Amino acid sequence: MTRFTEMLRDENSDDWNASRNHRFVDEIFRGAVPADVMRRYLVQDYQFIDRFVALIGMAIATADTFDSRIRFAQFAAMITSDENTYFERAFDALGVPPAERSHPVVSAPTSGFQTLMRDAAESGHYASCLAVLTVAEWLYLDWADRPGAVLPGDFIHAEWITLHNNDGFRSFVNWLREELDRVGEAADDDSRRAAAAFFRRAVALERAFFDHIYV
Ligand SMILES: Cc1ncc(C[n+]2csc(CCO)c2C)c(N)n1
Repeated sequence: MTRFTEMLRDENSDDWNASRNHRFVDEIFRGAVPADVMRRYLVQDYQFIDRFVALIGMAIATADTFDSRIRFAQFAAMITSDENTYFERAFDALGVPPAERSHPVVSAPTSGFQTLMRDAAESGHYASCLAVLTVAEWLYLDWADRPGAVLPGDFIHAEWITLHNNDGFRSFVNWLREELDRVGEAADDDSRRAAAAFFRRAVALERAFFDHIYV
């Protein structure tokens, strides 16, 4: 049987492939994202983390097993420590002032993501929370995982890649997919449809987010 997550990705292959093969991905592996583009990207991306952690909180609350709650709790601990310091060091290197780190003007795709994460959390459905989390993680592993690729010298580029292709991240994404497969296969049609709609919105927004940093 085709995996639920495989089916969801296939249903969204246009937006998925446009993201994984995006100009940004090509440029980051070459260490060639223009500084103003990288700066816009990181300033907007940093505005995700708050809602993202809240969404993980709802996944912890609605998960059906203790093992799943532990996985998400450990992941939340990781992103509120290691990942946060990358942003701070990158903002220091790019000269981003405090106000732009904490209260930038939020772009339409960023605000779309914030709404999406809020909607998924407020649905109170584990499968829908999982669908949004899975896109945010799996799509990033998918573009960042290029075995044998030489890393760029600049840490802003290199660490944004290694944050998303290290072994811990890879095994978390694999678990997340298995979890969404498991929950999706057990769910009724309405829950599957709801999760699929969240998956679709998330992939479309990932593409729009990459597109909008090039102005
Ligand atoms: C637009 C956009 N989409 C997905 C991610 C990936 N992502 C978001 S939070 C998180 C967990 C910790 O890394 C990951 C992988 C991103 N950064 N920006």
